[in-house]
Amino acid sequence: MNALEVQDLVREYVVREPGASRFRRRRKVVRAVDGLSLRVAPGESVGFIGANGAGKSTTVKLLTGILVPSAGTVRTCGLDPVTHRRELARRIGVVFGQRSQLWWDLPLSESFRLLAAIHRLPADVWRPRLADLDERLGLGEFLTTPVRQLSLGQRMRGEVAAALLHSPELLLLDEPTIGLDVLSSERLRQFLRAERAEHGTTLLLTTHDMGDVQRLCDRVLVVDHGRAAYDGDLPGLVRRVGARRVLVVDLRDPVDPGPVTGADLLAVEEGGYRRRYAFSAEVTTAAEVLAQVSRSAEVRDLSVEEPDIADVLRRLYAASNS
Ligand SMILES: Nc1ncnc2c1ncn2[C@@H]1O[C@H](COP(=O)(O)OP(=O)(O)OP(=O)(O)O)[C@@H](O)[C@H]1O
Repeated sequence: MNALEVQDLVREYVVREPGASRFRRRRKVVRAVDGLSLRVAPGESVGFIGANGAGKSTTVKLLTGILVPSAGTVRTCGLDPVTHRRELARRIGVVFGQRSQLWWDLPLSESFRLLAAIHRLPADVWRPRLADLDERLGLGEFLTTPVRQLSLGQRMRGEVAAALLHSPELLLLDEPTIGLDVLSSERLRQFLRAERAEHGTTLLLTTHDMGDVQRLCDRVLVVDHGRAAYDGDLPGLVRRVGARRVLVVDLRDPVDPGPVTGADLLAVEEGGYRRRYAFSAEVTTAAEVLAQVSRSAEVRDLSVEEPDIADVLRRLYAASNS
């Protein structure tokens, strides 16, 4: 049985046209999801990406039964999420980066107690589970703090723990790292990777952050106007759109190593000590660019920057519209 099975899914919203008169309201139908089909096997980790308004959040809401499809079928953990919403709630966890499932005025620990009661988890199941989540997510320092007083990073750790308290087989995350600083995002990703490795949890996450996809996902699904535009791995997507990676080198001295075959010098920064070279995986490798630079300059430090999601999407959409 697939963790997710979606066939020819359609979801329309009826919206009022702006400026229409109060008496003769004109209505417009927006097709947020337009014939989407996808399958996700148990244990997979899928990055669900697309531009603003592409239909990601609507799809996640359809997968959880919050929204009813206009047409097509959805099976989440083998269940129809609309007719089996309660049963499904015991088998999936959901994190919406911008919406909370915690009780705002209560200490965080009380939310876990309430969730344990909702899921009917015996104390000898949820207490050790919470202790484990606490240890790995570092909740201890703010367990007694009312949720409304938590920082965004603390709250997100709380949200993720809440979504996983009942050890769901599938975790759906909508923008889990939105607004988090680099360290908090990295910590959350590390935790999710460990959770998946230990429990075989299936992950589906929507994100605008390439770091989430790189660190967490072995598959990428791109949605464009509610339709699948790409399904495969990240290197394949980057190759397909011809997006370029960037090798950043910090030099011992601000010298010009001269032209580098297969790469373009994008910028010289930090008074000549830092140089940025863009290259395409089709043409050369980071190691080859580095070797060429090293021939005439001493490299002190280096990093490779992946293309960002916005750039990849722009290229993919441009290619499919041409
Ligand atoms: N409740 C709603 N009523 C009317 N239209 C909606 C509603 N929710 C979403 N839409 C429209 O449906 C389309 C898809 O929106 P959705 O929020 O699913 O996209 P998204 O890919 O999640 O975007 P984002 O990255 O901005 O969160 C958009 O055109 C949006 O304006």
